[in-house]
Amino acid sequence: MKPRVLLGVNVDHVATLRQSRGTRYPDPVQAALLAEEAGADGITIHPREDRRHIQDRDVMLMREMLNTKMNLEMAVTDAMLAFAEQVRPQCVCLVPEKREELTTEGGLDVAGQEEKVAKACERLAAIGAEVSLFIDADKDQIDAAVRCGAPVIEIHTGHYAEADNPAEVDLAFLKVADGVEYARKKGLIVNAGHGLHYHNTERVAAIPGINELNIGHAIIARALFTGIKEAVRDMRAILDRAHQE
Ligand SMILES: CC(=O)[C@@H](O)[C@H](O)COP(=O)(O)O
Ligand SMILES: NCC(=O)COP(=O)(O)O
Repeated sequence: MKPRVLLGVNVDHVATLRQSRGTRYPDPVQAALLAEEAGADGITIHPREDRRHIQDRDVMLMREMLNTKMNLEMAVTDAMLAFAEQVRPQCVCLVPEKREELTTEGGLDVAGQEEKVAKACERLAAIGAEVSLFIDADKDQIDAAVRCGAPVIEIHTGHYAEADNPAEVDLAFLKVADGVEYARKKGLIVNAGHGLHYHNTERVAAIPGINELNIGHAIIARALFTGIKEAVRDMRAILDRAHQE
């Protein structure tokens, strides 16, 4: 029996709407709790260095209030590592960040900065956090993640999500699927995320060996029209349907 694929709901873009006017609403903390009620297995938040959406206050409150688990996404910097040591989340996902980017554009270059990433993994493991590395489905990046001591990787599905035509989509999908298989053989727990929505997720969720999908923007967008609980339930149903395949 294939294990159930976990759903991590990223609530960053509830905070994007709040920050657009500097109001107290909508509150990503409220969204996170409702998402958990609707079946989210965890909540992902990404306090970027420029704090364009998630604020430290959101992180601290969620750390106290979440009933599932917090997956704290962060850049590999001393400041963010110190913040993680203060927050002590269950999970930390190390991601690349460029101030000028609209959203995450690619995977973390672990192979190009192994010593720095390995030290970060060590620091985070010391506070009991499960560390994942957000990487492209490249074998050299997967090998570097193993050498850095990360128990988990999250494969960047942005290239698959943004592919323009069916041939490109298939190529990008096969790269993700091959990456999952390769990483599993290396003993890694394999998650995936970025750009997944209601029409491209089932195929990824059906990849043998996928542990968890982290999905945010599409769920929050749908929630504008259906409410967040229904939006989460709809995505949960897609993962469950893939699980039965
Ligand atoms: C790493 C990733 O793909 C997302 O989890 C990340 O949070 C995207 O950044 P924004 O949420 O700022 O779009
Ligand atoms: N790590 C991916 C994530 O948390 C959500 O990405 P997206 O669904 O907002 O693109």
